[in-house]
Amino acid sequence: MSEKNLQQAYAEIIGSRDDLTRPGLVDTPKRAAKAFDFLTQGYHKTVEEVVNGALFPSDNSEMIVVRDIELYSLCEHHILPFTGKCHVAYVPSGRVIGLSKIARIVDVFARRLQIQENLTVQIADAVRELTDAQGVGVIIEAKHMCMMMRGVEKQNSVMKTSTMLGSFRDCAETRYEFLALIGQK
Ligand SMILES: Nc1nc2c(ncn2[C@@H]2O[C@H](COP(=O)(O)OP(=O)(O)OP(=O)(O)O)[C@@H](O)[C@H]2O)c(=O)[nH]1
Ligand SMILES: [Zn+2]
Repeated sequence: MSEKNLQQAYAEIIGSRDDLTRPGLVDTPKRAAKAFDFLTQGYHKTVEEVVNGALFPSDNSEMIVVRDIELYSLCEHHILPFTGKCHVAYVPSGRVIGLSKIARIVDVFARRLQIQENLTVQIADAVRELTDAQGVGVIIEAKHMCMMMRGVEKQNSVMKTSTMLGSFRDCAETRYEFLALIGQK
């Protein structure tokens, strides 16, 4: 959908509730379209693009963990935000990935319409494919606005999802090490 059509769609939605000609709202369809474009920018990006070849040979075969990566996504059911933290770990086999690129991979998938379970799997699969790691673990903890601002209106529940691949799935010790490193054991 073009930027113009997106603005038109917002104008219809807002116009169904309020006076679109009042000063505070005149530019809102334009702003909202721009914001929506930003929040869904992941559709215009690929993992290959954001990683930009930042894979480096390494003999390290110990667990690498990037914890507490902030996460902002939109739930695909209500188009309301869910926000929280993502923890990503992998055990390399010959190459490591540029540190910032892990957070960029999280954003490629988070900046789309999502459910938390699928987001978790997509991040884990991408890290595995890129690094050919022995194992990958991803945990996401998030609060969903669609459960807080509306619907069941629960303010304190947190959804936790995990995907464990390779050695993280097969070996309890590896999994425990991951949980310990992110302070969850
Ligand atoms: N599993 C999962 N469910 C989600 C996620 N985000 C939102 N939901 C849920 O999607 C469900 C949609 O249920 P519906 O009954 O179709 O929609 P609804 O009438 O708006 O549901 P309520 O939120 O219960 O009012 C709700 O239970 C939401 O809490 C997510 O990331 N994962
Ligand atoms: Zn929702």
